[in-house]
Amino acid sequence: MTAEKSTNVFEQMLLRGKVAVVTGGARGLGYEMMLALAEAGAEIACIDILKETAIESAAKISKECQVKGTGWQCDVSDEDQVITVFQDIVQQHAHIDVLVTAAGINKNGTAFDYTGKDIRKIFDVNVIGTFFCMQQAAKHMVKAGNGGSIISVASMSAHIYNNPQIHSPYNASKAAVLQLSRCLSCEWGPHNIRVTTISPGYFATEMTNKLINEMGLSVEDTVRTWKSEAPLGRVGKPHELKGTVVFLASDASSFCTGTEILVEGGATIW
Ligand SMILES: NC(=O)c1ccc[n+]([C@@H]2O[C@H](COP(=O)([O-])OP(=O)(O)OC[C@H]3O[C@@H](n4cnc5c(N)ncnc54)[C@H](O)[C@@H]3O)[C@@H](O)[C@H]2O)c1
Ligand SMILES: OC[C@@H](O)C(O)[C@H](O)CO
Repeated sequence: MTAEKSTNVFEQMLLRGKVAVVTGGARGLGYEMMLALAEAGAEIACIDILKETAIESAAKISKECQVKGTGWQCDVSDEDQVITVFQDIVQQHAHIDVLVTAAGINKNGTAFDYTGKDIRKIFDVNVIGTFFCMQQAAKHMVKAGNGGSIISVASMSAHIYNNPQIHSPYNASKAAVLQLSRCLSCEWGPHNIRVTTISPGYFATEMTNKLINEMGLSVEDTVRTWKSEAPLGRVGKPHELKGTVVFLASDASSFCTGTEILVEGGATIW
């Protein structure tokens, strides 16, 4: 996973011969990023708590892109399940070269509404679940001795206070994901494992739809607010993450580590 000599840039972005694991790949942003990695030639392994959807999504992409694809049920916040699923993936695919940690949850609510159970669940999945997956992927990468690329999915919420929705614990969890990734880039740099972060802005997915419903707001009003806050004047389409994830997964970014790329239409600029 190091560009030893200068090659054609499109060659650098090819992932043929690589195996990419995507958590939360069953749907939403994780699905689109997994599709991009497969389009670039990688075998894919989809980890998700939704068993049937994980298997179906991996099978669909596998067929579409003519690459090996497998789907695995796993709750990323359960350490034993994570250890087992990474062992099973290595057994099926032989090695792991790329990990994208898109599994995440959110819950709308003011600080007075949030219970201990709510905040623990957010941190269990978003922070500790991300850590368990990074830890297992890195262990397998070190064992194989070929380096690798680990890409966490944080959020622009790691940097801002959202409007109109309120979910401070989620924002704190995403700031933790970002800092965790920066720290692990230092710890694992000597193994040639690069750790980077994609921080999306607003994208229409199940997660954002659920939040809008929880708030009792109309989709139109919420989206109007979001659009007005981004210089590009719109929300993102999930496929707009494809180029970024392939760049970070591939040799095209071989000198990037600890890097965060915001894909948010400029919404954090003000
Ligand atoms: N949609 C956005 O606007 C947006 C913006 C910034 C960041 N993000 C982040 O991007 C990631 C994907 O979000 P999305 O919008 O596609 O949401 P989504 O709810 O559509 O997808 C999340 C996926 O994670 C899976 N998942 C949830 N808990 C899990 C667990 N414990 N173990 C394994 N899998 C689990 C879900 O089943 C689902 O497939 C999340 O980390 C989210 O925080 C989303
Ligand atoms: O900041 C964007 C996202 O992290 C999140 O999905 C959004 O805040 C939804 O409320």
